[in-house]
Amino acid sequence: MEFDRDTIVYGSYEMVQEIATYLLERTGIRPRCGIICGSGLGCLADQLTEVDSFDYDTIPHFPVSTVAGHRGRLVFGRLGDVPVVCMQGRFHYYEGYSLAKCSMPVRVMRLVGCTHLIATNAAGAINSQYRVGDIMLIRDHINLMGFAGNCPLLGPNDDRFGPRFLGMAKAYEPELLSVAKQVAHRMPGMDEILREGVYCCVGGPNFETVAEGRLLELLGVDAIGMSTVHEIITARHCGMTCFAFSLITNMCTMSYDEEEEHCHETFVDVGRQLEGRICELVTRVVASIGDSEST
Ligand SMILES: O=P(O)(O)O[C@H]1O[C@H](CO)[C@@H](O)[C@H]1O
Ligand code: HPA
Repeated sequence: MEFDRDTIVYGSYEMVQEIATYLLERTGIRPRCGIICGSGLGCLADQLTEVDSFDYDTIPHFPVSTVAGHRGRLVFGRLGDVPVVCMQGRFHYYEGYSLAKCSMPVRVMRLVGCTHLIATNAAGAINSQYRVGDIMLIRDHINLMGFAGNCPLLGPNDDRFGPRFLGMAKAYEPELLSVAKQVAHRMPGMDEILREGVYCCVGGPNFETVAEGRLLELLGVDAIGMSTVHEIITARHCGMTCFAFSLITNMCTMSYDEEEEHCHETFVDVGRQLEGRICELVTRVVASIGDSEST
């Protein structure tokens, strides 16, 4: 099979290394954990101290963010005591980037020293028990785009990143999931909004039809979005430990009698309303990563 290297495969090891070197020469922070801020969740990066930030359009070979609620910069700093790097804005397939290009920054995170990835996103609930404003810890995902032959790891494999074939049975580290549940349990009001479920990524940018929503429910999907899965695959490929959660910003339209109320700007507002709790949850999970690495 012929691959168009420009559009399907993106980010040779040398290119990613060049980006990592560019960044490390301009910041003294040596991050242990990479954080990807989802739609409306850029507040996470605003919690950092000792910040060095880089607009995406100033970083060599970096794509640019084109979606509202994704500011478009990479922020190095400390979250509590732990050195981290945040993507304040991610890349989506529907913006016209290949999945490899969307998740190339995860490899940059790895080469600047991150051992862990925390991915966050805004998602629609398929599970009818969920409510807008819930936080769903991702236990597992369904790589629907992968079923159709699209994957960030398409093309020749570079063993310096990771193996040709990789297991995904524990893509979301059970230990971190359990830490997140424990820390959330100690936060006031979190028990009522905390869920644990299966995320599925679609290509977008259109939202789902009623028939598609019902199909995804049958498949065991709890929440749906247009990101995260390819980032987690890329992170696992290069040996990173992963944790992710979705902020439920809307209920998916599951019946023809319902009015569809999907509006990206409203989703971003849901993120703003929950930002205090989300920042606290991430800060506490990152602190536990810092503790586990120092012991
Ligand atoms: O996954 P994040 O980046 O949070 O964004 C979510 O919000 C957008 C739809 O409103 C889509 O891009 C979807 O994936
Ligand atoms: N569907 C797909 N992606 C989304 C949704 C949704 O309902 N909400 C936020 N991102």
